[in-house]
Amino acid sequence: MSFHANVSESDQERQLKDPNFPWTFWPECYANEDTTEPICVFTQQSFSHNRGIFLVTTSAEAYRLLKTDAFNKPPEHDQTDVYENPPYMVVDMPGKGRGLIANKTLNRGDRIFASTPLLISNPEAYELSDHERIRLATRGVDTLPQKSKDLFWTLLDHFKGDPVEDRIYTNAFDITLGGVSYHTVLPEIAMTNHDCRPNAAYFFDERTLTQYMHATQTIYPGEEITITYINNERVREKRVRNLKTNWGFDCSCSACSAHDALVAESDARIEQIDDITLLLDDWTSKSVATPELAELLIALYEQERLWASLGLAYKYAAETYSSFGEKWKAVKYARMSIELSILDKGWKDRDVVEMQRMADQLEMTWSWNKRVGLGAGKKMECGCGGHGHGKE
Ligand SMILES: C[S@@+](CC[C@H](N)C(=O)[O-])C[C@H]1O[C@@H](n2cnc3c(N)ncnc32)[C@H](O)[C@@H]1O
Repeated sequence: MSFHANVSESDQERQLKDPNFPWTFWPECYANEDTTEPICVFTQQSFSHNRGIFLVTTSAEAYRLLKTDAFNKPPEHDQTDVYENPPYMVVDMPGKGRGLIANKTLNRGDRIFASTPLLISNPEAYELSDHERIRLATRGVDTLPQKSKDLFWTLLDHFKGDPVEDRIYTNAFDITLGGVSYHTVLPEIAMTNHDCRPNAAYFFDERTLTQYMHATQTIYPGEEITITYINNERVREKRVRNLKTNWGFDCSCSACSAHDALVAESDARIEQIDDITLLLDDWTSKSVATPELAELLIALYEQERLWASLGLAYKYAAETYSSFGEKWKAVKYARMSIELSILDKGWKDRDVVEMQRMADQLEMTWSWNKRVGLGAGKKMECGCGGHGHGKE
C-alpha cells in the first residue's frame, strides 16, 4: 500500500521549499499489515559535502539519525570520502572480479578508507512486498547526486535479480545504529575482496556515519588489500559454506586452499581458541585460568594470522595477568589490545574503553588481584567477568 502521510501536495511543496526541511525530496512511503510503521525513503543530497545519502527506514528512525553529528556538523566529514591519491589501485583479480592492490607500503594502523554510505536500509523493509521494497531502493538510487548514482551502478551484481537490490545484496555491510541493525552500501570499500586471513579491518563510527578501514599488518606495494566478510574463528568447512551461501563464491584464500593436513592443524587451533576462551572466561572458584593459558591463546591467534582478533587475545591476557596481580604484564597487554582492537571495533568500543582503563588505572578495574593468594581450585567468585567475543 503506497503511503504519502496526511499532507496535501501544496503542503509538500511548501515544506520542500522550507530551508529547514531536511530532505531533498518528499519521502515516498509504503505500509502494510506486517509493518509496524510506514517505511519510507529519505534522501539528503547535501550529506557529506554533496556525496548524498538515502535512508530506507521509518520516519522515527530517520529523524533519530538526523540528530547525529553526521547530519549536523559538516566539518566532521572534511576528511571522509577523499579519494584523490588513494593508497591502492582497483585492478581485475583472476577469479575474484575487481580488487584492491596496495600502491605503497601500509603499516599497521594506516588508514585506507574513511567513507560514508550511499544508503542505509532498515531490515524492516523486508516486511514490505518485493515490489514496494525494490521501488523504495530504486527511488533512493535515482535521487542520489549523479556522481554517487554512477558509483552505485559500477558495483558488482552477483545474484542476477533486480539490478538495484542485487547490487545492494552483493555489496552490503551490516552495521548497528542505536542497537538497530541496518544494511549499508559503501561503494569504494565494497571493492575489497575477502580473505580468511585478511590484512585490513573496518568498523563503523555511529556518530559520524563513517566506515573506517585500516591496515592491521604491514602491506607491501603489489599485495592485495583484503578484509573478512565473515567470522574467521570457524573451521574451514563452516567458513567455506558461509561464503558460498551468503556471498556466492568458492573461497580460495590460502587458509581455505591449503593441503588437508595443514587445514586439519588450523581447524584444531581454531577449536582450541574456543576452548581456552571458555576457560579464561570462567571467573568462578573452579576456574583453571592461568597466564600460561592466556599466552597460549595469543600464540594460537598468531599462528592463525588472525591479526585483528589478536586484540581479543591480548585483552584476555591483560585480564588474566591483572587477576594474578602482575601489573606491568597486564598493562603491556592492555596497550597491545587497544592498538589492534581500535582498528577492528572502533574508538569507542566497550573492549577498547575497558583496556584504556586497565592501561591507566589497573588497580581500579574489576579483574585486579581477583585470583591472587588463592590456591588452585579456591579462587574467588566474581560475577563481573564473562565478556565474550566482541564481533560475531
Ligand atoms: C563486495 S564485492 C567485492 C568486489 C568485487 N570483486 C567486484 O569486482 O566488485 C563481493 C564479491 O566479490 C567476489 N569476491 C570477493 N572476495 C572473493 C574471493 N576471496 N574469492 C572469489 N571471489 C571473491 C565475489 O563475487 C563476491 O560476491
